[in-house]
Amino acid sequence: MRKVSCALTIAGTDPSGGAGIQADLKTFQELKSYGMSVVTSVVSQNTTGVKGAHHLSENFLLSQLKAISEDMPVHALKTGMIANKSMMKVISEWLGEVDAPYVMDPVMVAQSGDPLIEKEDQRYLKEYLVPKTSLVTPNIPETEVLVGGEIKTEADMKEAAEVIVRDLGAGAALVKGGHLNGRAVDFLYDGKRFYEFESERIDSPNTHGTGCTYSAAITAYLSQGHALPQAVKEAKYFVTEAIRHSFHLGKGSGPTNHFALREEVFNQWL
Ligand SMILES: Nc1ncnc2c1ncn2[C@@H]1O[C@H](COP(=O)(O)OP(=O)(O)O)[C@@H](O)[C@H]1O
Ligand SMILES: Cc1ncc(COP(=O)(O)O)c(N)n1
Repeated sequence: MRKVSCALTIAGTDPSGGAGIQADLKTFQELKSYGMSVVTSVVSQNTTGVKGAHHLSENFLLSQLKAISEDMPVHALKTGMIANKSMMKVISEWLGEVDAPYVMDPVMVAQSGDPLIEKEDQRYLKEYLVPKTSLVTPNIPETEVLVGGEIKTEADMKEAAEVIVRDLGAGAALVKGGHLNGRAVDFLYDGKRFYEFESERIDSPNTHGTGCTYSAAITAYLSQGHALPQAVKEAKYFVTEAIRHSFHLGKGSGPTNHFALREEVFNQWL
């Protein structure tokens, strides 16, 4: 029987297709993992911003989670937007039912600046979920919320990654430097050593969904059994090419190109 690697995302939606569940499923598919999804919130948004959000009830969230764990294999999972404390609690308790690497993208605001999580509930990400992760992938503003201090330099990023693992109990931390000036560098700390992942900064306004796409790619590679540093290395390449070949769609920050690695795309656009 053919074996397939199964990856699950637990996140909010993006009808414009660049971020959230939609970006995650496209990424899983592109990287040849079988994609599954549990919706936390149905979000009305596009490239210009968030218009509204409908948060699912705790019971219905749990019903979806159980539908997966009672029936389907999960080889790796990620979480994205989790809008409030009660949903975080449900997911935290349900995580006891799965034995798979867990990647948390601690989504707080959309690229447009609109909040995706209730501010007073941000701290519960730390309490309920961070200690259960294999990896947390904060950008700079999210790192500042998690560690409670300003991040201005690459040295600050490394120090914060250490704090997230040592003091907050994450399995590993990948602090992403997309919001700093200069090279696009991310630092991974796995409790033992640092790894650095660098790419040139691509001059593109189309970065809607980069964080979702990156963490989904890491999850896909983990579902296939790659070790964490290798999974991040390959995912960094994937997200960099997705930004390089991004689409000028919509009136705001356009989406990345989830099929940028396909040979025909290179032939067509390089
Ligand atoms: N303009 C860019 N050129 C190249 N890489 C980028 C660019 N912007 C972001 N990245 C990379 O995309 C990934 C997502 O980063 P970041 O923007 O920090 O996260 P988020 O989307 O969660 O805000 C990181 O690997 C970051 O280094
Ligand atoms: C449902 C949902 N989840 C996450 C993001 C953040 O996207 P980005 O990767 O651009 O920070 C988003 N805009 N919508």
